[in-house]
Amino acid sequence: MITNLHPKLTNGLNDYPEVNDFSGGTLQCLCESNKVEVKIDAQTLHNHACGCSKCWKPEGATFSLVAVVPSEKVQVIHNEDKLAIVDETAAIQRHFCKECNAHMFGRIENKDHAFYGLDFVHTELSADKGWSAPQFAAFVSSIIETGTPTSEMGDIRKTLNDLGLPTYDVLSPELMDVISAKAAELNGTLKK
Ligand SMILES: N[C@@H](CCC(=O)N[C@@H](CSCO)C(=O)NCC(=O)O)C(=O)O
Repeated sequence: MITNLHPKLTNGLNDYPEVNDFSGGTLQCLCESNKVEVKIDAQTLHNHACGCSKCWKPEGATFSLVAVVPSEKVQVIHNEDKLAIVDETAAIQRHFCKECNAHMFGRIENKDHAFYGLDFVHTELSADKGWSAPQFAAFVSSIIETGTPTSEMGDIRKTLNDLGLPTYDVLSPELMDVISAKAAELNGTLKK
């Protein structure tokens, strides 16, 4: 297996010493100076490896590591003027640093979206230890869209499974249920 899944997955999940009462920390962009800083006043949820083409990945990585946190707990505290939105038409408005390209947070502005109220963040941009560990791998088949040969997919899924990350080609069943429940709520068919 030569594929670089993600530098933070090289040592298994040892780079994610999740701490039970962890209450947040600060993300910093990759600039040498005048870093964009984002303060998060909560533990993250649903941390996962994401193979989609839109989520930010460090140089050379096949997967992104991305988690969610309530938007109200996310605050830009330094150099906000360096941020811009990758794609204003996307469901997730990814705010990235115009100098180093790191995505600092992704916000959902559509109130009818199942994940409205949550921001997507990459806790590898934080020096603080205790963030939630990745729990699954999502959008795995999507890595083919960014150049992974189909012949490598079996090995990649096995490596992720061996790390303890179940693999899905969309999001986890739990999150897909949330998406479908929102759709049912909007069309009036939701039963609890
Ligand atoms: N095959 C596509 C999938 C893109 C996609 O749907 N990405 C998800 C990932 S979010 C984090 O797991 C998504 O919800 N995107 C919404 C958005 O980007 O606004 C591809 O690879 O591009």
